[in-house]
Amino acid sequence: MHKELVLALDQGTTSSRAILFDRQGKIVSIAQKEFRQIYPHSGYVEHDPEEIWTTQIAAAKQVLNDAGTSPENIACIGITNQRETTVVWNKETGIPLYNAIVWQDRRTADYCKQLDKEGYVPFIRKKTGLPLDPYFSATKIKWILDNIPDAKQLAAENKLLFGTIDTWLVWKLSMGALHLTDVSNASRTMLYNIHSLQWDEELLQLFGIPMQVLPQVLSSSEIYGHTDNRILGSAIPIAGIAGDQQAALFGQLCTKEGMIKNTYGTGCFMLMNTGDKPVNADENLLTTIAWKIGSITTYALEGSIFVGGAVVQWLRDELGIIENSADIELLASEVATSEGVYMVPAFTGLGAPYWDSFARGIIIGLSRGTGKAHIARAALESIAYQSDEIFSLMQKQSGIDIAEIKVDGGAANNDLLMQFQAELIGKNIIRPKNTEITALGAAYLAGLATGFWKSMDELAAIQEHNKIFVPAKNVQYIQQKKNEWQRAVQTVLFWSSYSSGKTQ
Ligand SMILES: Nc1ncnc2c1ncn2[C@@H]1O[C@H](COP(=O)(O)OP(=O)(O)O)[C@@H](O)[C@H]1O
Ligand SMILES: O=P(O)(O)OC[C@H](O)CO
Repeated sequence: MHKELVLALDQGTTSSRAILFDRQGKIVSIAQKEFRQIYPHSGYVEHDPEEIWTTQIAAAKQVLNDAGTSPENIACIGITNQRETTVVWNKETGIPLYNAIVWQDRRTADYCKQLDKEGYVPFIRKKTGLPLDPYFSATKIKWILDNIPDAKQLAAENKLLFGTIDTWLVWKLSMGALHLTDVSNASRTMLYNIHSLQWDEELLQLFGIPMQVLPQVLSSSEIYGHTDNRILGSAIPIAGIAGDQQAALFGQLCTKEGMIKNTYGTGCFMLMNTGDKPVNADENLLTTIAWKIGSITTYALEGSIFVGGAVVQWLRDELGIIENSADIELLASEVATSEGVYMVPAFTGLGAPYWDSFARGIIIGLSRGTGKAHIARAALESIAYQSDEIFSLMQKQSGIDIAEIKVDGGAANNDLLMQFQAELIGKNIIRPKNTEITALGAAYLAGLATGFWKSMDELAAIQEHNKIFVPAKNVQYIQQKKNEWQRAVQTVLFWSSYSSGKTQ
């Protein structure tokens, strides 16, 4: 039988999505299930791994059902996932020892600070391309080993497994037969040497993590194995895996050196393809693996912003000034500017280019006339300012004059935000017709591995864009806004220097 569809599983920070794509890369059916965000203490963010699984598989079953198709019609599955989030489980029972510790979680900030004082930052960066930060999986695994009863004992008995979310999903889909990940996810653990393409023994020793808990690392596009036929009713090849930001870079077809994309999801992640050699990022950005296809490893420069669309959720859920995320556009449009109001949404610290785990957010520049609309506008603009800072660094560090930026993710649907982004960066912003680019990237990786799609040219021929945002505003005015934003950021850093003990 001719298999007509590819199933992408997109396991994000706030929801699990499943999407069926046809040969034209068009969405045939889509399902999304939200799950609980668990905040046990300030700075802690957890997910229930079982809920991640049940929402993900429910979404997969729903898309098959909604499309009225049988699992036999699915050529392959591509998986893409929130990265760094750490699950540790018992190999024999399959039961997690603890909740998943989410990438946003800051519980290991003090430990990172201690390693920093001991001079480990350059050592870690040289091997992994990463700054030393609680964001990455290594210190989260260590926290579980140190704090959860039996974890160390089980590890010593070779009964403990670690995985990022891709690994956890593949384990569940194969009913415990497969324990693996791809290079892009491995490169986010702070345990993987991005030059030798191996788990790094010295890093494992530093963090006290035994090699046997780690998954096998494979490429991003190959047949890893099949789903157990009890899961979806048929054994379907699992053939593509990439961390969500790398999948988006691929989905945007940023497959040549110098091509760049920004994804506006919960956080914002700007990635630039740097070809088959890692570009050494300075302390502000990070070097990561984009994907490996066949024997070729492609690298990227990345700027990770922790709070992007999440600031919109905050206005919705915590302040209640909008009902739905999309309502922010209308509210913010009620005023022509933020009238001197700036918001730095450092709710979980600041990521690139500041890497300050102790930073917390502010709204500054309030006057008696400040209203909801100004705050909404300042919140939206904060997403664009943060992205602009990353863009400038990328341009500088790569030495490439970047022509344009491709955008995707939930908040990229916001025209006001995209236009403001074009003004700040001074380049065209290109939004594709299909904003489910992350899932499409995972589908492409799987479809190329199984011959569903034959070549990159075939993929380029089916890609369509929806809108181009062109910068038009006065450069001087924009520069003034950027300077004011910088002052707001410096205020946040000053405040945090007291919390981190840098200032007494
Ligand atoms: N029209 C919009 N304007 C601004 N923000 C939006 C809009 N639509 C969605 N968002 C924000 O985008 C985020 C969801 O994007 P998505 O790509 O689904 O994120 P993730 O994959 O991180 O869960 C949420 O934080 C939401 O508040
Ligand atoms: O779930 P998203 O789309 O916000 O992505 C999370 C990132 O992968 C974290 O590094």
